[in-house]
Amino acid sequence: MSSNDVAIRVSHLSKCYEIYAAPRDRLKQFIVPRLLRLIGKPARRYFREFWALRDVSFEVKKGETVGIIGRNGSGKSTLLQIICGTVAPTQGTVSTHGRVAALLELGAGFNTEFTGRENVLLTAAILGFPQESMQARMNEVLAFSELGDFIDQPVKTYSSGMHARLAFSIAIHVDPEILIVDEALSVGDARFVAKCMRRIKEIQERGATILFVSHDVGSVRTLCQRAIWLDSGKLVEDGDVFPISGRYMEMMFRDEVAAEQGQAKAAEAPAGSVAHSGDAAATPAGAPTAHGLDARPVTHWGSHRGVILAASVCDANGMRRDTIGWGEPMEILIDVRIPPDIPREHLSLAFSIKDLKGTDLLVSTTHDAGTALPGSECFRVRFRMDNQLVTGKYLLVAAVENREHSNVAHYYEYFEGAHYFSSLADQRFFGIFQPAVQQSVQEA
Ligand SMILES: Nc1ncnc2c1ncn2[C@@H]1O[C@H](COP(=O)(O)OP(=O)(O)OP(=O)(O)O)[C@@H](O)[C@H]1O
Repeated sequence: MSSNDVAIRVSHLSKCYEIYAAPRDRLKQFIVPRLLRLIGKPARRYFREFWALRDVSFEVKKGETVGIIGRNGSGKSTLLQIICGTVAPTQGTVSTHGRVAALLELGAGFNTEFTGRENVLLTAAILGFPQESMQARMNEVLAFSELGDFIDQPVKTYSSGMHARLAFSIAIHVDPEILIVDEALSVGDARFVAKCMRRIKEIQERGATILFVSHDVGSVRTLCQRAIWLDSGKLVEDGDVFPISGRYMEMMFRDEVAAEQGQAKAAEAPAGSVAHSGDAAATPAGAPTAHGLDARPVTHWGSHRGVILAASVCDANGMRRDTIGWGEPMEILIDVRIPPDIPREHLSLAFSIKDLKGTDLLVSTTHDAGTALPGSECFRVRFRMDNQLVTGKYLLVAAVENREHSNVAHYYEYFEGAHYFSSLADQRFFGIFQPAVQQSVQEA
């Protein structure tokens, strides 16, 4: 990559925090080593080192959108803070090329005694954005932030959501060349988050470089082409967003299962209550069976891998089809074998169809539709619909879930990529999903 193409260069970055067991150790650390040095004795330490980042290196090209993923405490915020210059690295260097607007930094930089309006101008000045241009955009900033009369109140009276709305509104109105967005966005309500995501896409289309940190893998997949996965301060993987976020989800799931097993042990649950969960990582990816289960899943996990025997996209006659025409009737067939240790009460079978970026285009579950499942060990569920997918490549996700807690599913098995298939339309559609639309005209 030529250095003209690089927006962010992170080179062998490490950050060590000093952890003190008690506040007085901090004072001791300040005084005692100096005294010991004076009398020629070797210094001793009163803190423990904690490396929040270790030897992290990557480059981000101008115009690229990169998602930073990793579990809590993996070093994402520390990395962003160092890139923004609000935290100094212990080792390594960071260089950025272009005006950086960061949500985390902007929000933190507010003077809480000043009003929202004053902070808009103050922040623009800090970022080197001309005051006259900011004045000219003030109404747009105010409208986007939806703060109303609060804009003339001191920022210390704002809720965290209002704080984030103002910060975001400034960030997108200073023509950032590099936009850094972190979880601060998640404090807004769903409608505001959707509005922000739309604006981030516009900034992306204008050619800005974006670093995006989120716990929500779905939005990372929707927005980013590339993902950087951090774990315990180290860079685990850097590359194509889809497979990396898939492996990340798999790892998170394994942790969840391990935690559940730990809890189960602690509660002395009867042996076998999570019979297959230990196999989650070890079981080989699904080999082809009856009407098919692709051997190359994007992700494949769950506490009872192997309960899905087959899952595929079929035509109206139940024949597996790798290509299906737009408007044609189609069926999703899922065959399962449910072992006796899976309770039937909240059992649900589900499928989703995703595009290759991983966005769910349609999802259906037997639980949500109220479809009763049989008590037998092996059965097949058939989902029927007309194909409304525009021309393109898609993948089928099949899942067997426990929906005891109706909003959160526990997955016995989640098979993302059970069948890769194409949809073919004989006309051009401009949307990403096209139902047959009835049109009518009425003369006034
Ligand atoms: N000022 C600090 N002093 C000591 N330790 C710190 C400090 N800031 C962060 N850490 C530690 O560094 C590690 C990385 O923190 P960081 O906030 O970067 O993680 P993160 O991936 O952003 O986490 P989350 O997803 O929970 O926001 C954590 O273990 C955290 O406790």
